Amino acid sequence: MSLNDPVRERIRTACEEVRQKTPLAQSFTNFVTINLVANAQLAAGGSAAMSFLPDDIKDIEAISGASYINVGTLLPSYEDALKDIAKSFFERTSLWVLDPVAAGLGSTRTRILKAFAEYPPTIVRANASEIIALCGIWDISLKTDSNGKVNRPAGVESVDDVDSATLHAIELARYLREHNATHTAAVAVSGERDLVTDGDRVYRLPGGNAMMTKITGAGCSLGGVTATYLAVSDPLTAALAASLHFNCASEQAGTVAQGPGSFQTAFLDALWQIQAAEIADSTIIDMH
Ligand SMILES: Nc1ncnc2c1ncn2[C@@H]1O[C@H](COP(=O)(O)OP(=O)(O)O)[C@@H](O)[C@H]1O
Ligand SMILES: Cc1ncsc1CCOP(=O)(O)O
Ligand SMILES: [Mg+2]
Repeated sequence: MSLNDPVRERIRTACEEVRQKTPLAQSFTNFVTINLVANAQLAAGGSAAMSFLPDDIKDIEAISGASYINVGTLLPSYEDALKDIAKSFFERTSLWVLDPVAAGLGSTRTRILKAFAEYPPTIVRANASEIIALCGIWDISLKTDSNGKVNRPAGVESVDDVDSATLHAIELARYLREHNATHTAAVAVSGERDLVTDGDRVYRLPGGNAMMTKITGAGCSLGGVTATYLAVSDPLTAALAASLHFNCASEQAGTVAQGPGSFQTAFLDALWQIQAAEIADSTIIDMH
């Protein structure tokens, strides 16, 4: 893709605006990685607020540019709370990002994710296995079978590669924009070569560092930072900008880290240091 492409210009503007405006993106997220989510949002230039109470979340929504829901760890009260929150986001035409962590695992998580089909998010950000599982839970059928493989539930790590979730991601993005409150959507599939689609265009982002799989919360924090970007830009730009910001920062972190511990620290530093131009100019493959 040429350096003057308008997509790159929108990514660059989004990166600059996040740093200028420090947008708040609130999170209802898992308690394994909640701290990394907040720190990554701050390091990317945004601001963070975490809550689990529907009333609280509805109040914070009024001052948030976007919201983030992550179903990694569940408590009994979450089933009612999350349905109530998603419904209120729908009624208020709020922008929000879903990370369906471990989709397909456990009946409570499946019921929670199923309920979101009626009030879908603006963006789904997940690894390939979770994207494939969410399509199954929402009964989203593919026009063509991607590879004939039968999908099985994974844990929080992907057991499928990004390529095998391409058709699922496209159909999921179309479902989101048809059924969500704003009728605009994107899907981001993370892995070795991330994929971002709005249901029409498909982009592949080959950068990053495999050490990201050795820190817990790389995907969760990407979801949080995607919400940060969604507060200042359209869903496709937000998904691209957040994924590219992570790829650039993880590449930089990889040059100094000694292992997972120092990698996480270096990654947060790099999220903070990386320039908007570098993020916008990194490799994007336009698959059409
Ligand atoms: N093999 C890899 N090489 C480079 N980057 C990767 C690799 N695997 C994951 N990433 C990056 O790690 C981040 C989290 O992705 P992923 O590990 O797929 O999410 P999750 O933790 O939800 O499974 C993304 O920025 C993604 O690009
Ligand atoms: C380990 C774990 N268990 C429940 S949620 C969670 C964190 C998953 O984080 P990520 O998907 O970002 O690796
Ligand atoms: Mg994850």
